Amino acid sequence: MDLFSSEKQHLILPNAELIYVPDFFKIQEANYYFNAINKQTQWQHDDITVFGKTYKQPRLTALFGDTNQPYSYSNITMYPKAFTPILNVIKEKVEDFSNEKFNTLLINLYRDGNDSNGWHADNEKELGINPVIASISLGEERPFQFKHRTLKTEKHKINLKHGSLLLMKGEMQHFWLHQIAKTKRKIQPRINLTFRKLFK
Ligand SMILES: O=C(O)CCC(=O)C(=O)O
Ligand SMILES: [Fe+2]
Repeated sequence: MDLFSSEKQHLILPNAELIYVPDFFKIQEANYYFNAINKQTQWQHDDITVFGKTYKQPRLTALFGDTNQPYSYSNITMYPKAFTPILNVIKEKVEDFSNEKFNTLLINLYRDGNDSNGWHADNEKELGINPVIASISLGEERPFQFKHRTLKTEKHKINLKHGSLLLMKGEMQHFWLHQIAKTKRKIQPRINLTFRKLFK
């Protein structure tokens, strides 16, 4: 099911609150950010270990932060680089809109339909109790699927368009899982920026 039209949407679900802004950036600005970030970023391709087996993560990543505090998830520890001027501009726009402050940015590069991000929640301890996570999408539109852990009818999808902003709020990271699934379609790369606040 597609939950949203082209207007800004505020969605209150059981144990979650989402705000989706399809046209957060105009196309020209979004194109500029996509190209600049794609070129300027030193992408990492980390190994992940699942049930004792080690694989390459199915996407490239990069971490930026205000401090050198490392961020760990799925048996990966990442060490942040300093925010670049462009990333700072985007961070400030996201902070102004959301009325939140972020100190960490995880960037994902989905090179094609083979790249993905499996079912998970962003529930690391350092994110605090009910983290607000701000997610910017650039490039190819990909479906963001999310499902409640126990309410089996609560399963939704938003097609995250080029230049959009999605805010995940409330208890979402406790009660829901989200993913970007693989697709057999021939598609272009997508860059996703997730701004987070890490507590020391
Ligand atoms: O690519 C996306 O839209 C989601 C990324 C994500 O869930 C994450 O990095 O934790
Ligand atoms: Fe996530």
